[in-house]
Amino acid sequence: MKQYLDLCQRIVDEGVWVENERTGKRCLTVINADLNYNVGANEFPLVTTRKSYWKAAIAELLGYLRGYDSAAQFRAIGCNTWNANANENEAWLANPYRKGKDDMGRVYGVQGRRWRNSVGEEFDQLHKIYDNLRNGIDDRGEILTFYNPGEFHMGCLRPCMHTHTFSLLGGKLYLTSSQRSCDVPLGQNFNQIQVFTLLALMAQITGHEAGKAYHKIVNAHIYEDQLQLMRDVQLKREPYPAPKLHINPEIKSLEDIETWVTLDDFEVEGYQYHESIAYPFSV
Ligand SMILES: Nc1nc(=O)c2c([nH]1)NC[C@@H]1CN(c3ccc(C(=O)N[C@@H](CCC(=O)O)C(=O)O)cc3)CN21
Ligand SMILES: O=c1ccn([C@H]2C[C@H](O)[C@@H](COP(=O)(O)O)O2)c(=O)[nH]1
Repeated sequence: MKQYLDLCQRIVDEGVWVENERTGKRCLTVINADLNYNVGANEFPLVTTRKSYWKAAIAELLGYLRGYDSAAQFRAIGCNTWNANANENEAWLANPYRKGKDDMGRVYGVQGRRWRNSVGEEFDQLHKIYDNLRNGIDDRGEILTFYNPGEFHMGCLRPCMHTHTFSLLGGKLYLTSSQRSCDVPLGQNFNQIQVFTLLALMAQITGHEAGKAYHKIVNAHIYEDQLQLMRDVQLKREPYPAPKLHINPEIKSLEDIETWVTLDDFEVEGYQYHESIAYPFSV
Protein backbone atom coordinates (compact mmCIF):
# COMPACT_ATOMS: atom_id res chain seq x y z
CA MET A 1 0.00 0.00 0.00
CA LYS A 2 2.91 2.34 0.76
CA GLN A 3 4.19 1.96 -2.80
CA TYR A 4 0.80 2.98 -4.15
CA LEU A 5 0.53 6.02 -1.89
CA ASP A 6 4.12 7.01 -2.68
CA LEU A 7 3.28 6.95 -6.40
CA CYS A 8 0.14 9.04 -5.85
CA GLN A 9 2.11 11.55 -3.75
CA ARG A 10 4.89 11.66 -6.34
CA ILE A 11 2.39 12.55 -9.05
CA VAL A 12 0.90 15.28 -6.85
CA ASP A 13 4.36 16.69 -5.98
CA GLU A 14 6.28 16.23 -9.23
CA GLY A 15 3.68 15.60 -11.94
CA VAL A 16 3.64 17.61 -15.15
CA TRP A 17 0.33 18.59 -16.80
CA VAL A 18 -0.26 16.90 -20.15
CA GLU A 19 -3.21 17.52 -22.50
CA ASN A 20 -4.83 14.23 -23.49
CA GLU A 21 -6.50 14.45 -26.88
CA ARG A 22 -8.49 11.18 -26.64
CA THR A 23 -10.38 12.17 -23.49
CA GLY A 24 -10.13 15.95 -23.85
CA LYS A 25 -8.81 16.21 -20.30
CA ARG A 26 -5.51 17.21 -18.72
CA CYS A 27 -3.54 14.64 -16.76
CA LEU A 28 -0.95 15.26 -14.06
CA THR A 29 1.74 12.84 -15.19
CA VAL A 30 5.00 11.19 -14.16
CA ILE A 31 7.11 8.79 -16.21
CA ASN A 32 8.34 5.46 -14.86
CA ALA A 33 7.07 3.70 -11.77
CA ASP A 34 8.25 0.33 -10.46
CA LEU A 35 6.08 -1.56 -8.02
CA ASN A 36 6.54 -5.07 -6.71
CA TYR A 37 4.28 -7.43 -4.88
CA ASN A 38 5.30 -10.34 -2.67
CA VAL A 39 2.95 -13.05 -3.89
CA GLY A 40 4.86 -15.83 -2.11
CA ALA A 41 4.21 -14.11 1.24
CA ASN A 42 0.57 -13.43 0.20
CA GLU A 43 0.81 -9.67 0.78
CA PHE A 44 -2.23 -8.80 -1.31
CA PRO A 45 -1.76 -5.21 -2.61
CA LEU A 46 -5.29 -4.03 -2.01
CA VAL A 47 -5.82 -0.31 -1.62
CA THR A 48 -7.01 0.32 1.96
CA THR A 49 -7.37 4.12 1.91
CA ARG A 50 -10.68 3.67 0.08
CA LYS A 51 -12.95 0.71 -0.52
CA SER A 52 -11.60 -1.37 -3.40
CA TYR A 53 -13.98 -3.42 -5.54
CA TRP A 54 -11.41 -6.20 -5.81
CA LYS A 55 -13.86 -8.81 -7.11
CA ALA A 56 -14.50 -6.75 -10.25
CA ALA A 57 -10.74 -6.53 -10.81
CA ILE A 58 -10.36 -10.32 -10.58
CA ALA A 59 -13.39 -10.80 -12.85
CA GLU A 60 -11.74 -8.54 -15.42
CA LEU A 61 -8.58 -10.69 -15.24
CA LEU A 62 -10.62 -13.90 -15.67
CA GLY A 63 -12.24 -12.36 -18.76
CA TYR A 64 -8.81 -11.59 -20.25
CA LEU A 65 -7.61 -15.15 -19.55
CA ARG A 66 -10.72 -16.54 -21.24
CA GLY A 67 -10.30 -14.34 -24.31
CA TYR A 68 -13.54 -12.37 -23.87
CA ASP A 69 -14.32 -9.69 -26.45
CA SER A 70 -17.66 -8.34 -25.24
CA ALA A 71 -18.59 -6.08 -22.33
CA ALA A 72 -21.65 -8.36 -21.86
CA GLN A 73 -19.37 -11.32 -21.10
CA PHE A 74 -17.52 -9.21 -18.54
CA ARG A 75 -20.81 -8.06 -16.96
CA ALA A 76 -21.96 -11.67 -16.70
CA ILE A 77 -19.02 -12.52 -14.45
CA GLY A 78 -19.31 -9.42 -12.26
CA CYS A 79 -17.31 -6.72 -14.04
CA ASN A 80 -18.73 -3.47 -15.42
CA THR A 81 -15.48 -1.80 -16.40
CA TRP A 82 -15.79 -2.26 -20.18
CA ASN A 83 -19.33 -0.91 -20.67
CA ALA A 84 -18.18 2.65 -21.34
CA ASN A 85 -15.27 1.87 -23.65
CA ALA A 86 -17.39 -0.58 -25.67
CA ASN A 87 -20.52 1.59 -25.93
CA GLU A 88 -19.77 5.25 -25.26
CA ASN A 89 -16.61 6.06 -27.16
CA GLU A 90 -17.47 8.06 -30.31
CA ALA A 91 -14.49 6.85 -32.34
CA TRP A 92 -15.25 3.19 -31.57
CA LEU A 93 -19.00 3.61 -32.23
CA ALA A 94 -18.13 4.88 -35.72
CA ASN A 95 -15.56 2.13 -36.35
CA PRO A 96 -16.58 -0.34 -39.10
CA TYR A 97 -14.95 -3.23 -37.18
CA ARG A 98 -17.33 -2.81 -34.23
CA LYS A 99 -19.73 -5.78 -34.35
CA GLY A 100 -22.54 -4.12 -32.38
CA LYS A 101 -23.54 -3.41 -28.79
CA ASP A 102 -20.93 -4.37 -26.19
CA ASP A 103 -18.33 -5.47 -28.76
CA MET A 104 -14.80 -4.53 -27.66
CA GLY A 105 -13.05 -5.84 -30.75
CA ARG A 106 -9.65 -7.49 -30.88
CA VAL A 107 -8.32 -6.31 -27.52
CA TYR A 108 -6.64 -7.90 -24.48
CA GLY A 109 -7.77 -11.53 -24.18
CA VAL A 110 -8.48 -11.87 -27.89
CA GLN A 111 -4.82 -11.14 -28.51
CA GLY A 112 -3.79 -13.39 -25.62
CA ARG A 113 -5.77 -16.41 -26.80
CA ARG A 114 -6.34 -15.83 -30.54
CA TRP A 115 -3.42 -13.74 -31.78
CA ARG A 116 -3.34 -13.70 -35.60
CA ASN A 117 -0.38 -13.69 -37.93
CA SER A 118 -0.20 -12.16 -41.40
CA VAL A 119 -1.76 -15.21 -43.08
CA GLY A 120 -4.60 -15.43 -40.57
CA GLU A 121 -3.31 -18.35 -38.48
CA GLU A 122 -4.15 -18.06 -34.78
CA PHE A 123 -1.79 -18.54 -31.86
CA ASP A 124 -2.83 -19.16 -28.24
CA GLN A 125 -0.09 -17.35 -26.30
CA LEU A 126 -1.40 -18.27 -22.87
CA HIS A 127 -1.67 -21.99 -23.63
CA LYS A 128 1.93 -22.13 -24.82
CA ILE A 129 3.14 -20.51 -21.58
CA TYR A 130 0.94 -22.80 -19.50
CA ASP A 131 2.24 -25.95 -21.24
CA ASN A 132 5.86 -24.88 -20.85
CA LEU A 133 5.61 -23.85 -17.20
CA ARG A 134 3.77 -27.07 -16.32
CA ASN A 135 6.74 -28.95 -17.75
CA GLY A 136 9.23 -26.84 -15.84
CA ILE A 137 10.33 -24.98 -18.97
CA ASP A 138 11.18 -21.27 -19.11
CA ASP A 139 12.44 -20.58 -22.63
CA ARG A 140 13.15 -16.91 -21.73
CA GLY A 141 10.20 -15.98 -23.88
CA GLU A 142 7.20 -16.90 -21.72
CA ILE A 143 5.48 -13.75 -22.86
CA LEU A 144 1.77 -13.01 -22.95
CA THR A 145 1.36 -9.80 -24.93
CA PHE A 146 -1.88 -8.05 -25.74
CA TYR A 147 0.02 -5.42 -27.73
CA ASN A 148 -0.64 -5.86 -31.44
CA PRO A 149 -0.04 -2.61 -33.36
CA GLY A 150 -1.35 -4.20 -36.58
CA GLU A 151 -4.79 -4.58 -34.99
CA PHE A 152 -5.17 -1.44 -32.88
CA HIS A 153 -7.80 -0.20 -35.34
CA MET A 154 -9.89 -3.33 -34.64
CA GLY A 155 -10.36 -2.66 -30.93
CA CYS A 156 -12.01 -0.09 -28.68
CA LEU A 157 -8.82 0.75 -26.75
CA ARG A 158 -5.15 -0.10 -26.99
CA PRO A 159 -4.18 -2.35 -24.09
CA CYS A 160 -2.75 -0.46 -21.13
CA MET A 161 -1.20 -3.27 -19.12
CA HIS A 162 0.03 -4.94 -22.27
CA THR A 163 2.68 -7.57 -21.54
CA HIS A 164 3.12 -10.24 -18.87
CA THR A 165 6.42 -12.15 -18.80
CA PHE A 166 6.75 -15.27 -16.65
CA SER A 167 10.07 -16.59 -15.34
CA LEU A 168 11.05 -19.75 -13.50
CA LEU A 169 14.00 -19.43 -11.15
CA GLY A 170 15.10 -21.72 -8.33
CA GLY A 171 11.76 -23.52 -8.40
CA LYS A 172 9.70 -20.33 -8.07
CA LEU A 173 7.53 -18.56 -10.61
CA TYR A 174 7.99 -14.81 -11.14
CA LEU A 175 6.01 -12.31 -13.20
CA THR A 176 7.03 -9.02 -14.79
CA SER A 177 4.08 -6.96 -16.05
CA SER A 178 4.47 -3.91 -18.27
CA GLN A 179 1.99 -1.08 -18.56
CA ARG A 180 2.20 1.86 -20.98
CA SER A 181 -0.51 4.06 -19.46
CA CYS A 182 -2.03 4.09 -15.98
CA ASP A 183 -5.01 5.95 -14.51
CA VAL A 184 -3.62 5.75 -10.99
CA PRO A 185 -6.81 6.49 -8.98
CA LEU A 186 -8.98 3.98 -10.91
CA GLY A 187 -6.92 1.72 -13.16
CA GLN A 188 -3.98 1.06 -10.85
CA ASN A 189 -6.34 0.08 -8.09
CA PHE A 190 -7.40 -2.78 -10.37
CA ASN A 191 -4.12 -3.44 -12.13
CA GLN A 192 -2.11 -4.21 -8.98
CA ILE A 193 -4.75 -6.75 -7.93
CA GLN A 194 -4.52 -8.31 -11.38
CA VAL A 195 -0.72 -8.58 -11.46
CA PHE A 196 -0.74 -10.25 -8.04
CA THR A 197 -3.61 -12.60 -8.86
CA LEU A 198 -2.22 -13.54 -12.27
CA LEU A 199 1.01 -14.77 -10.69
CA ALA A 200 -0.82 -16.54 -7.84
CA LEU A 201 -3.15 -18.31 -10.29
CA MET A 202 -0.47 -19.28 -12.80
CA ALA A 203 1.74 -20.62 -9.99
CA GLN A 204 -1.18 -22.67 -8.68
CA ILE A 205 -2.17 -24.22 -12.03
CA THR A 206 1.40 -24.91 -13.17
CA GLY A 207 2.50 -26.45 -9.86
CA HIS A 208 5.07 -23.89 -8.74
CA GLU A 209 5.62 -21.79 -5.67
CA ALA A 210 4.98 -18.10 -6.35
CA GLY A 211 7.82 -15.61 -5.98
CA LYS A 212 7.44 -11.89 -6.63
CA ALA A 213 5.52 -9.92 -9.23
CA TYR A 214 7.18 -6.84 -10.74
CA HIS A 215 4.90 -4.17 -12.15
CA LYS A 216 6.48 -1.60 -14.47
CA ILE A 217 4.49 1.45 -15.49
CA VAL A 218 5.57 4.06 -18.05
CA ASN A 219 3.01 6.91 -18.03
CA ALA A 220 1.31 7.18 -14.62
CA HIS A 221 -1.32 9.90 -14.36
CA ILE A 222 -4.16 11.46 -12.40
CA TYR A 223 -6.93 13.10 -14.49
CA GLU A 224 -7.65 16.75 -13.66
CA ASP A 225 -11.11 15.92 -12.29
CA GLN A 226 -9.66 13.28 -9.91
CA LEU A 227 -6.89 15.38 -8.42
CA GLN A 228 -8.73 17.09 -5.61
CA LEU A 229 -10.17 13.80 -4.26
CA MET A 230 -6.75 12.18 -4.39
CA ARG A 231 -4.82 15.07 -2.82
CA ASP A 232 -7.32 16.25 -0.22
CA VAL A 233 -9.15 13.04 0.68
CA GLN A 234 -7.37 9.77 -0.17
CA LEU A 235 -3.83 10.94 0.55
CA LYS A 236 -4.89 12.28 3.96
CA ARG A 237 -5.87 8.81 5.19
CA GLU A 238 -3.69 6.31 7.06
CA PRO A 239 -3.39 2.90 5.36
CA TYR A 240 -4.34 -0.38 7.08
CA PRO A 241 -2.24 -3.60 6.97
CA ALA A 242 -2.27 -5.71 3.79
CA PRO A 243 -4.99 -8.36 3.62
CA LYS A 244 -4.52 -11.90 2.25
CA LEU A 245 -5.98 -13.44 -0.90
CA HIS A 246 -7.27 -17.02 -0.77
CA ILE A 247 -7.82 -18.88 -4.03
CA ASN A 248 -9.83 -22.12 -4.13
CA PRO A 249 -7.17 -24.89 -4.19
CA GLU A 250 -9.48 -26.94 -6.44
CA ILE A 251 -8.44 -24.69 -9.33
CA LYS A 252 -5.80 -26.91 -10.88
CA SER A 253 -5.67 -26.19 -14.61
CA LEU A 254 -6.20 -23.58 -17.31
CA GLU A 255 -9.30 -25.52 -18.32
CA ASP A 256 -10.70 -24.97 -14.80
CA ILE A 257 -10.23 -21.23 -15.26
CA GLU A 258 -11.90 -21.40 -18.67
CA THR A 259 -14.89 -23.46 -17.58
CA TRP A 260 -16.12 -23.21 -14.00
CA VAL A 261 -14.18 -20.68 -11.93
CA THR A 262 -16.27 -17.78 -10.53
CA LEU A 263 -15.66 -14.96 -8.08
CA ASP A 264 -16.81 -17.32 -5.30
CA ASP A 265 -13.45 -19.06 -5.70
CA PHE A 266 -11.64 -15.98 -4.38
CA GLU A 267 -11.74 -14.66 -0.82
CA VAL A 268 -9.97 -11.85 0.94
CA GLU A 269 -9.05 -12.19 4.60
CA GLY A 270 -8.53 -9.21 6.86
CA TYR A 271 -9.57 -6.36 4.56
CA GLN A 272 -9.88 -3.15 6.58
CA TYR A 273 -10.58 -0.04 4.51
CA HIS A 274 -11.66 3.59 4.62
CA GLU A 275 -14.95 4.61 3.04
CA SER A 276 -15.35 4.54 -0.73
CA ILE A 277 -14.39 7.40 -3.03
CA ALA A 278 -16.14 7.68 -6.41
CA TYR A 279 -13.47 8.91 -8.80
CA PRO A 280 -14.62 10.32 -12.15
CA PHE A 281 -13.97 7.99 -15.10
CA SER A 282 -12.82 9.31 -18.49
CA VAL A 283 -13.95 7.59 -21.70
N1 LIG B 1 -9.91 6.31 -18.07
C1 LIG B 1 -9.78 4.98 -17.91
N2 LIG B 1 -9.24 4.51 -16.76
C2 LIG B 1 -9.11 3.16 -16.57
O1 LIG B 1 -8.61 2.78 -15.50
C3 LIG B 1 -9.54 2.27 -17.60
C4 LIG B 1 -10.11 2.79 -18.78
N3 LIG B 1 -10.21 4.15 -18.91
N4 LIG B 1 -10.58 2.00 -19.77
C5 LIG B 1 -10.35 0.57 -19.74
C6 LIG B 1 -10.24 0.03 -18.38
C7 LIG B 1 -11.49 -0.06 -17.58
N5 LIG B 1 -10.99 0.09 -16.21
C8 LIG B 1 -11.77 0.53 -15.14
C9 LIG B 1 -13.01 1.07 -15.40
C10 LIG B 1 -13.79 1.51 -14.36
C11 LIG B 1 -13.34 1.40 -13.05
C12 LIG B 1 -14.22 1.87 -11.95
O2 LIG B 1 -15.22 2.55 -12.18
N6 LIG B 1 -13.93 1.54 -10.72
C13 LIG B 1 -14.71 1.99 -9.56
C14 LIG B 1 -15.86 1.08 -9.23
C15 LIG B 1 -15.74 -0.35 -9.63
C16 LIG B 1 -16.96 -1.19 -9.35
O3 LIG B 1 -17.94 -0.71 -8.75
O4 LIG B 1 -16.95 -2.38 -9.73
C17 LIG B 1 -13.77 2.10 -8.37
O5 LIG B 1 -14.14 2.84 -7.45
O6 LIG B 1 -12.73 1.45 -8.34
C18 LIG B 1 -12.09 0.84 -12.81
C19 LIG B 1 -11.31 0.41 -13.85
C20 LIG B 1 -9.57 0.25 -16.23
N7 LIG B 1 -9.41 0.87 -17.50
O1 LIG C 1 -5.98 -1.70 -17.25
C1 LIG C 1 -6.06 -0.48 -17.49
C2 LIG C 1 -6.71 0.00 -18.62
C3 LIG C 1 -6.74 1.34 -18.83
N1 LIG C 1 -6.16 2.20 -17.96
C4 LIG C 1 -6.26 3.66 -18.23
C5 LIG C 1 -5.01 4.40 -18.56
C6 LIG C 1 -5.55 5.60 -19.34
O2 LIG C 1 -6.03 6.58 -18.43
C7 LIG C 1 -6.74 5.02 -20.09
C8 LIG C 1 -6.39 4.58 -21.48
O3 LIG C 1 -6.14 5.68 -22.26
P1 LIG C 1 -5.02 5.71 -23.42
O4 LIG C 1 -5.30 7.03 -24.10
O5 LIG C 1 -5.29 4.56 -24.33
O6 LIG C 1 -3.69 5.67 -22.77
O7 LIG C 1 -7.12 3.88 -19.33
C9 LIG C 1 -5.55 1.73 -16.82
O8 LIG C 1 -5.04 2.50 -15.99
N2 LIG C 1 -5.50 0.41 -16.63
